[in-house]
Amino acid sequence: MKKEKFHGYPATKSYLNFSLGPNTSLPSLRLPFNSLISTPPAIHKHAARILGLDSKVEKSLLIPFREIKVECTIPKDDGTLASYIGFRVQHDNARGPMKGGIRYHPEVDPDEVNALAQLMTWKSAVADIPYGGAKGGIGCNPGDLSKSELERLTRVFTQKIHDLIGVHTDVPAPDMGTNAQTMAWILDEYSKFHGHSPAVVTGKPIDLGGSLGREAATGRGVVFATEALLAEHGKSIKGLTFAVQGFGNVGSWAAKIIQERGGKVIAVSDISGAVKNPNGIDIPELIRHKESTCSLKNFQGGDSMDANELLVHECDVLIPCALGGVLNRENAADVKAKFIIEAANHPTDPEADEILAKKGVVVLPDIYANSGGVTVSYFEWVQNIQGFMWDEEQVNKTLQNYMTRAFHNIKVMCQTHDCNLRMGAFTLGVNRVARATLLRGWEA
Ligand SMILES: NC(=O)C1=CN([C@@H]2O[C@H](COP(=O)(O)OP(=O)(O)OC[C@H]3O[C@@H](n4cnc5c(N)ncnc54)[C@H](OP(=O)(O)O)[C@@H]3O)[C@@H](O)[C@H]2O)C=CC1
Ligand SMILES: O=C(O)CCC(=O)C(=O)O
Repeated sequence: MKKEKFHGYPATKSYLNFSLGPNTSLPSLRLPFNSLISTPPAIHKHAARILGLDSKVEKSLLIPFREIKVECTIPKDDGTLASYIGFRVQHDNARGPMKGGIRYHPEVDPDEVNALAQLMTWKSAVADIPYGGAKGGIGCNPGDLSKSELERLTRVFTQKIHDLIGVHTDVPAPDMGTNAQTMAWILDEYSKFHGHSPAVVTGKPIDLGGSLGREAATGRGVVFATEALLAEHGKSIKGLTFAVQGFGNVGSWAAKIIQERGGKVIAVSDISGAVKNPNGIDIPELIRHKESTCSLKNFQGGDSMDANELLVHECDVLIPCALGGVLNRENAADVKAKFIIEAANHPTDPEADEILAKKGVVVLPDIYANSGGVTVSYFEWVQNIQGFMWDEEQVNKTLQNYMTRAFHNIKVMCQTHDCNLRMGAFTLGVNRVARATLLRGWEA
């Protein structure tokens, strides 16, 4: 039984029909905290306990609004058929339309998409943008598909989900293995059914209504977040050493901007391997090399290194910008960095989190550190709806304001609840979503 509220998108979890108990008043905010649980559901639960949420509200926040699984069969270039499974999990819409990327990767599975969708809910709330959370993906290796095969796959996926996404319902964006071109195909296919709708996806090409600054936004936001954290510790990017795992959209932009601000990027990796240079890698040169060879291999401006070794390389700041779970009990004890900036989603598993905390390593959590992407996606959506384009300076300046404000709000939660940055960010996000949920209420 659904109800329509707030500009036409359906109310969250209206199928859960329970009465509110005595603890379901707006959450109180003063309870001690010391634990380090960090898988998304577990940490969400812990944040809910800290906030004193009623267990039924907590349960409601955990259950996804809708899980979509579709079969996508396409003809390959050689005429044979290939079938893939596409997912879209819409986690929560209490604060606004659901928002999140679409990932093309062989390891995409329903559990992962589910966890990532939930992270998007808290991330949008931490950034204080009027969105809920969603995530999608197709289990495929985009590197094995031609451009026309990728286009067919994206169009078939869009045909299967077009009725369930929309400007005020669920707005996809790029993630690992997808980019502005992928969004252009989704926009085109969606528009065949619903008329021209640029705001149905973000991270689009500029020519189709994309925002200036969106391509760099996640990496730029990572740098703003890093600056905010380092300032707390009396440090700045200038003169510090950085190791960056992943050299795609997020990693390459983060590395480039760090270097522009005087940081020394001494190690970078991708799937093909890693490169190191204790004097600092020339990042624009490495970007040119990667663009021309699609790999970091044979780069002349440094020595090659085992990709796994990058995570335990001597450096001040480690920035994982690739897959989830890369920091785990196998390698956490060997990490040398003093700061970890989670540019990737969920790069640190719970055991690693605990080991790193014992070592005194400061971890800046994903739901804040990489929120620059979804924040500028929001600016793109606003520009599309307004029909008015911002200049890049306005985008970057407004992003910096959002990142600085969010860091301050996380610190307030850390002080209020005597907790680390991850739990500070989760209590901030969960609290905002809980407030919106409770204010909207449940109808019988
Ligand atoms: N794009 C965005 O706006 C946002 C992305 N994120 C997160 O950031 C992370 C990166 O996303 P994005 O940059 O968009 O993705 P891309 O697909 O653009 O880049 C991913 C990079 O990771 C590398 N990589 C993959 N596996 C490994 C590995 N085992 N070791 C080292 N490098 C590896 C890839 O190597 P290769 O180049 O060789 O393929 C590639 O360089 C993801 O976790 C994503 O969810 C979070 C917020 C927003
Ligand atoms: O830009 C967006 O809407 C979402 C980006 C994303 O998927 C993420 O932040 O993990």
